[in-house]
This record gives sequence, structure tokens and C-alpha cells, in this order.
Amino acid sequence: MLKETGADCVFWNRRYDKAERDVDAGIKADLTARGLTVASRGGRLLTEPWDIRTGAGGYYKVFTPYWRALRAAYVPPDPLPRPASLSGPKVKSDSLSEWGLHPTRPDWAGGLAEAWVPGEQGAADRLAEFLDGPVSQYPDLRNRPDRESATSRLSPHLRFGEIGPAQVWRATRHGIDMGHLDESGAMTFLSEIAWREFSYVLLYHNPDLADENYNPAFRHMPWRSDRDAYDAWSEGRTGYPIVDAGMRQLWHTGFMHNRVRMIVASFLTKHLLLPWQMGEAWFWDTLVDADPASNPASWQWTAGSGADAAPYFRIFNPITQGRKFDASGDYVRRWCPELEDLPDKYLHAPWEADAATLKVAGVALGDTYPHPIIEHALARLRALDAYDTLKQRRSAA
Ligand SMILES: Cc1cc2nc3c(=O)[nH]c(=O)nc-3n(C[C@H](O)[C@H](O)[C@H](O)COP(=O)(O)OP(=O)(O)OC[C@H]3O[C@@H](n4cnc5c(N)ncnc54)[C@H](O)[C@@H]3O)c2cc1C
Repeated sequence: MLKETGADCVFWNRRYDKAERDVDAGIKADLTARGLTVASRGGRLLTEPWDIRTGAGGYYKVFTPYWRALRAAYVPPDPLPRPASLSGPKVKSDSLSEWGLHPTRPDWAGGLAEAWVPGEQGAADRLAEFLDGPVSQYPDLRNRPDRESATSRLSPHLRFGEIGPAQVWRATRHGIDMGHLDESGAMTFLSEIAWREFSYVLLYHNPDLADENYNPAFRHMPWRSDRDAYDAWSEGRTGYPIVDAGMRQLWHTGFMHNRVRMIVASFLTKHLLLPWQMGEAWFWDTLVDADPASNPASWQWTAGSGADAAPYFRIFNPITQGRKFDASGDYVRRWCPELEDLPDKYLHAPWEADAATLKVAGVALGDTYPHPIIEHALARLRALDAYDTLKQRRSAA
């Protein structure tokens, strides 16, 4: 490329994952040795992960004070004027279609293609649509997986740099300042953008975030090893409809609603007592927004081993979570159509229905839909026992 283009400078946006940093450092050293001008700049984040410091000079390990500090410090830069023209170098190039990147046998990407419009325009349209209405109800509806447009669905676009967080911040702030946006809804939305930033702070200062427990006490956790349980979880066959709906949505579209991500992650690490790294790896392989910072930080947060994490003993009940956040059952009915005809009352716990109700709904447990892989009350006690073991082992160590 260098020879073909005659380039004498190379610029790029910084990346923060350890493997990416190593690759980029190698390229930088190599190009510098060849006498090129090389520079990397921030672009993926609002601030660099080393910029915002606590009074003592360290990095923030708790989100709320981090958010306060970020809000106080951050002013989005003014965008540069659009260049009148961009004359790229003339290089020979393959056409993308020649690379045969689209899966064909089988074409597992059909659901992804239906759900997403990749690219800068797709990202800009999503942001505009979201700020045009849903943002005002964001604090009330953001936990409802049945309300698809209640959240921005910008995550894959942010992940691949099709839109930057500074653009999102600027447009949102502008709407607030002009009186077009309700401040509380809009600031709740920006606080989620700040969770993404916070995850990058954690990743930068803990390069092994995807492998190692942030809280080292979790090395004492007596995780189980159970391939069948893992397969049932990843394939959406646990017998808990809200979990199965989430895992199937993920497989089909590459996305899962945030509330459901928390439910399925809690289910894997607490009900099934399987290590959070297994779930992190599955999400990494299947999410369209799979992110080197947000994914491990969120998994560790849910598992209890992370920074500012949900306590391990807070175990989501998949039945009450489903009833609360998918009360009408629209989400479960969409992704688990075999349960479609069950009355709402039983939708999140089909085994509670009597035989006649199941029959009328065409549900045969163990045949058309699985029995629960583990009973909730039992799983909860087992998880709490495991946590006690962790505590005992930690004090004995
Ligand atoms: C177990 C688990 C794994 C996750 N893995 C990822 C991942 O790989 N990539 C990813 O982008 N998000 C991840 N998240 C966070 C969150 O679920 C998604 O960012 C969110 O669902 C994306 O939908 P949205 O764009 O409509 O979000 P919105 O609610 O519209 O939020 C706006 C943006 O803020 C950011 N954001 C929102 N919530 C979070 C959060 N909790 N942590 C970090 N950033 C957040 C995202 O960039 C998102 O696009 C994970 C959450 C959990 C519980």
C-alpha cells in the first residue's frame, strides 16, 4: 500500500484493547523506522481513558463519581468544516463482493441483514430517529425488551466507529440546550454513553479484563463445568422463556436488549454456576456490538466480580423479571413462538399451567418446549452456597 500510494504520513484512531494496542504499536514502530510520519489520535471515546482522574490521581473504580467528573469536564469539540473535496490515492482494489464475505451455506446472516443498516448513514438516521421522540421516554421504557425503539440501538454503530460518542453527545446536548429534549431523559441516555466510557477506563487499566476477575477474590468461586447446561443456555433451551427469548434474539439478530443481557448473564453465572468468561466469549462471537471493553466489564458487573458490580447474592429471578419487564409477553412470543398461545399468566413459567391449558395452547413440555433446566429456588440456594464457599476460601487463603 505504501509503495502503491507513495504515502509519507499515516494517521489512525487509537484502540484500547491490549491485543489491538500491541498491533498498532508494532505498526507505528515499523512505519517510523521507514521514515514515515505517524500519529494516532482519540476518536472512539469522549475522553482518553487516562484523562479523568480521581483527586488522588488514580482512575475511577465507581461509576457515579466517574459520571459526575465526566459531566463536569467534558465539552464536545466543535466539528471541523466538511472538506470541499477529498482526493484519495489511485490504488488498485478488489471489489468487496469478490471476497465472498457473505455466508451462503447456510446463510445465517439473514436476520442480521433485516435488523441493521450498517454504515454512517444508518447510524445518523438511528440517532435522529431516537432523539426525535423515544429519548423523552427513555428513563421509563429503556428496560422494556418488547419496546424495540425505546433505546437507541446505536451500539454496533458506536462499536465500528460509524458514529462517534462526541457526535451523540453534541446532538443530544444541542437538543437539550434548544429546549427540544427533556433534560432528564436525555441525560439518562448520556449516562449510558458514559458507561461505555467507564468500561474503557476499566479495560485500559486492566488489560486482562476479558479473562481475569477484576475482584481477585472470585478466583475462589467454585464454578461448575457442565457442557450440556452451557449448550442449553447458548441455544435458548433452558426452559425459562425470557432467557430463551434473549438467546434466540441474539442468535438471530446479533443483538439482545440490555435488560435481557443482564438476565441471561445472571442465569449463566448464578443459576448454572458457570464461569462468566464462557458467557463473555459467546457474546463476543455473536453480538454485532461485541466490544472489547463493554462486554467483559458488563459480564463481570453481572457476575459480581467486576468494578462497582452488582453483588453476587443479588440473583435475578427469571420469572419475575419476565413478568415485570415483558408483562404483555410480546417479547417472549416473538422469539419463542411455540409458547405463543399460552395465556399471559403462564407465559414466563409454562410449567405452572395445568395440563388442559397447555394442551389448548399446543405446548407439550419436554417436547415442544423444554422443562426448566433447573428449579429457580434450588439454583438460588446453590449459588448462595457457592458464594459462601468463596468467602470461606478467601478468609482461609
Ligand atoms: C452481559 C452484558 C454484555 C454486554 N456486552 C456489550 C457489548 O459487547 N457491547 C456493547 O456495546 N454493550 C454491551 N452491553 C451493554 C448494553 O447491553 C448495550 O450497550 C445496549 O444494550 C445497546 O443497546 P442500545 O444501543 O439500544 O443502548 P442505549 O440504551 O440506547 O444506550 C446508548 C449507548 O450507550 C452505551 N451503553 C448502554 N448501556 C451500556 C452498558 N451497560 N455498558 C456499556 N455501554 C453501554 C452503548 O454504546 C449504547 O449504544 C452489555 C451488557 C451486558 C449486561
